[in-house]
Amino acid sequence: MNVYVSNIVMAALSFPLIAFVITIPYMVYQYRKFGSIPWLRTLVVYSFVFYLLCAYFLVLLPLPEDRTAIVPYAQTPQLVPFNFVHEFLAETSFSPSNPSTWLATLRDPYVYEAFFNVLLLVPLGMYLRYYFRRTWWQTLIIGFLVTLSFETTQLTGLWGLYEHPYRLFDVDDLMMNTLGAMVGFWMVGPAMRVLPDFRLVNEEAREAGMRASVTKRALSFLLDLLIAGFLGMLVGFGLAAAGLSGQETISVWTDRAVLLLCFVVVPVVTHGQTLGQKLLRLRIVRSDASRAHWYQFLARYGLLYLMIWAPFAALSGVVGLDPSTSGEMGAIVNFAAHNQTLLVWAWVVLMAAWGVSLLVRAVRSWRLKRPFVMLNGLISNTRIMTVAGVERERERRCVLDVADVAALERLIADDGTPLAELMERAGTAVADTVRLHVPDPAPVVVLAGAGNNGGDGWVAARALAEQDYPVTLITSDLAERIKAEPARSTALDVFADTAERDLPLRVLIAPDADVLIDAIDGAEAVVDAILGTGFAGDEVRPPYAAWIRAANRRRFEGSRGKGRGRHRKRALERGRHERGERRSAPMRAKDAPFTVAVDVPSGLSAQTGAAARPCLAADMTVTMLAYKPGLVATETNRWTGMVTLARLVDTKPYLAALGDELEDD
Ligand SMILES: NC(=O)C1=CN([C@@H]2O[C@H](COP(=O)(O)OP(=O)(O)OC[C@H]3O[C@@H](n4cnc5c(N)ncnc54)[C@H](O)[C@@H]3O)[C@@H](O)[C@H]2O)[C@@H](O)CC1
Ligand SMILES: [K+]
Repeated sequence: MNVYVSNIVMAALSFPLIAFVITIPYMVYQYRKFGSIPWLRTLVVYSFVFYLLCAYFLVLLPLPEDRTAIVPYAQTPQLVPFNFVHEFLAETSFSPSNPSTWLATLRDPYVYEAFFNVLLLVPLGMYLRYYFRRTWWQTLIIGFLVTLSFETTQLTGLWGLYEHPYRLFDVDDLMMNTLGAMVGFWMVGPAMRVLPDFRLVNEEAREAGMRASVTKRALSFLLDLLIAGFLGMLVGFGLAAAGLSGQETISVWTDRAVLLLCFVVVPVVTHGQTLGQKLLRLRIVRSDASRAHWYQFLARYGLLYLMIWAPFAALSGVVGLDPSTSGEMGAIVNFAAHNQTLLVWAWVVLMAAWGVSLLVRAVRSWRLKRPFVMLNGLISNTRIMTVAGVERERERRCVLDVADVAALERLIADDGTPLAELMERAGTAVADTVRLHVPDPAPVVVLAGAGNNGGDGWVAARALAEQDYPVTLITSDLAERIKAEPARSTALDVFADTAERDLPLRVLIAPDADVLIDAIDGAEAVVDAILGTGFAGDEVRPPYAAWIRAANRRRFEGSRGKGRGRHRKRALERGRHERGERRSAPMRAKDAPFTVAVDVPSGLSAQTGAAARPCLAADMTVTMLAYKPGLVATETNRWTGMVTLARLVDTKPYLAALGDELEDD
């Protein structure tokens, strides 16, 4: 037992070293993949590394004293399965009918070693299922391979480091370890219902990763400095080889040339990325997300260099002053030389104030979730954004009026991508968004209006049903009575498909309030495909108003559970559930379903951003083809939630054609 404990202590002692070595690669990997690093993942990953360390130490330590040591019991591999059972039965006085032998059994090495062998890989099975999302047979294979790696390391005396095996290769260990991985796999199953789902954690990390956080920028800067330092070293060797190493001025200027290369030349070549930024998917752009010029990179990093270098140069100037060599500047030099302590203190205070102001701005930007802009960024009019953030910012700045979106659709259709195909892609994009946020099949309600926005909803409903999500589609009328095209033909198509392929999609036509509320109460996701760009007015007409209220009530008040339908219905009729319409934004209920608006939240004018009564509040809006003015207007994000763009096609050529067309007008 003591050996076990001392091995774990060893692991705990060596863990900080390993953590130190893996931290920067880990951060780079996470930033590249997800854009931000949730603490939960860090906890899981580092605990996993610690666990592996413990497991390997337990298997491999203690090491024999010298390389040639022969540990007698380890020389012949034990290849008889279940040998430990035979040995145990042969050597013990265990009797099932005699309870007094039970305790002794537990203390028997054969028993507790078997038990520890199972226990050893229980965590592995847990991690494999919970974090790595492996299936049972993958866990079985990985568990077996890990234990095989333990046993072969033992058999080969740490891969030849020792001349003879110093631990026993035992088939029973293989079996018990693998069993342990499977036990862990099964054990973690029930816990996964309460543990956070990492697919959602990843999704949130991706959303948060749109921001160029201070840590991410600091890390990229650190990487750049490391790269520049490395290059500087190479240049230093070069200079030494050329016999120029002693020359102070040359090395100062070569250092500056290296910095110029890393922070100005490289960004010019890569259109705004230093190597560190390239690694972390960051980019230097102008404050409006457009491409920055070479002189802006020079200004940005030149200023930073001055801000860092100048104070130190000034300090060393003051400290190095010699009053006897004072020439023309005599008086000043004399003053500085005689008040050195005072000047150095003034310098310290100034630098401390600068440091504090940096800190205050960093904390402020973190609290307010605003980007942290440094002084050199302000002066050079440059910002560091994530590559994804630049993309989004550019999309947001390319706003099309609703009429232009219609014209764009026509252009695309004329070019051979019919509207029905666009609708298919739009609905699929919405279904994909739902699947990202509700990864396992769960009830979904699709609220579909009678226009083409509703058509997108029908497509999304089918796409989700195809992935085994039980979908309830709520529509105001029979599919054949829909007037808009291609919504009508699409809805008929989906309807026929559902019956033919027996998809889990039920269609409710103009359901009464109770049925509607029950459906929404039981949903994990709600798709709002009621009204899109075709909506106009200050009031949403029935029945859609009631649908929007029901969705908002569920969002802000949570579920009331089953069996209280009449109460809910009355409350709904009295219109008490219009909190979403008030000025102050109410809190989203904890258990509210994920609500995604198709193109624009129903009730919100895509053109003006004005919210009608009522207006649906969404967690996310997937807008089609281009941003509309209403989506980027201030104060509308309480209705839209996060807005993402589904391009549907490569719109660039069409946008250019549209621009020409508009200019001709
Ligand atoms: N046109 C196309 O080819 C495509 C359209 N798409 C979708 O189609 C949408 C635009 O479709 P539509 O032009 O058919 O319009 P919408 O579906 O947005 O809205 C039209 C419907 O809203 C109703 N409506 C209007 N004002 C109302 C009010 N005050 N109260 C209650 N109901 C009201 C109308 O009676 C009509 O049934 C877009 O938002 C987008 O989601 C996408 O599928 C991409 C392709
Ligand atoms: K909508």
